[in-house]
Amino acid sequence: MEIRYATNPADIKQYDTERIRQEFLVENLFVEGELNLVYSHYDRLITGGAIPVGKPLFLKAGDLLKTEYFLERREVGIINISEGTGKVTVDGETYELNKRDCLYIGLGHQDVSFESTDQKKPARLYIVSATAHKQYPTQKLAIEEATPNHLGSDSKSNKRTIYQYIHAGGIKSCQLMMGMTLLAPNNMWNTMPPHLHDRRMEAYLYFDMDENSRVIHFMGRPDETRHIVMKNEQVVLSPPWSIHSGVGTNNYTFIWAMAGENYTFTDMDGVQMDELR
Ligand SMILES: O=C[C@H](O)[C@@H](O)CC(=O)C(=O)O
Ligand SMILES: [Zn+2]
Repeated sequence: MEIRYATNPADIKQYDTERIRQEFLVENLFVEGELNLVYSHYDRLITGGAIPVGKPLFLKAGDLLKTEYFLERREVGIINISEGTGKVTVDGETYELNKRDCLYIGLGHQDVSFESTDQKKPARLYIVSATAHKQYPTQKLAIEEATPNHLGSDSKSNKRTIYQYIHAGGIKSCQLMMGMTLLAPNNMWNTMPPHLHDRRMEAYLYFDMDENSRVIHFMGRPDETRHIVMKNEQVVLSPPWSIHSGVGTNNYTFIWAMAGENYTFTDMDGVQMDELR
């Protein structure tokens, strides 16, 4: 499991492109036949990708957590981003995930494994885990069952639908919040004007992009912004002090996930356009 440490916002002023990418961009989570995890010191959020082919992949604590099993002191949310169906088995019970379906698994489950239904069209499972203090029920939510929230407009090129899966009004968890934002055709911007929530960190996974599409993701303090050029199926870690907004060269979808203080999705401090530098 790779480790990412946290950054003091005063230090990012000195970072060049390469350093920014090393600290905040996760490039290679999704590899066929592998389960890859990255451990961030921002609220100890773990992001991961699994593409099971031929044999099942197992969610393990590894050397880093120093616990008997992965969910001993954690909870996890999983969303399938592939057209190929995935199967997640939790202590003997199997859940099928079609594209955009979400599964939450609560603290205390010992055996979690991932499989693909069709080995020629494998599932691509995005995994986000936060620390947890009590068990909430394991629950699947298909995209059709998630709460859609329509935002933006064509004139601002940001017409999009936010689907909330894991949050106070949906699947309950200790601290993990997770959902997906789909942009309407020909709309390219997300989260502009941007916002901050110093109480929580956030991670974005951009996907549904072709090989030559890019998202230019904006981060940093509002008066000291930086950008990261991102490809399909890459994750960006957003520190609590950072804006998190993006514009695509083509259409894209993204999954957002948050952890930290409070459990209030609407707790966001809007940034005025005049504040941006
Ligand atoms: O704190 C909340 C997150 O940044 C996202 O929910 C924002 C988002 O999906 C969007 O504006 O499209
Ligand atoms: Zn946010």
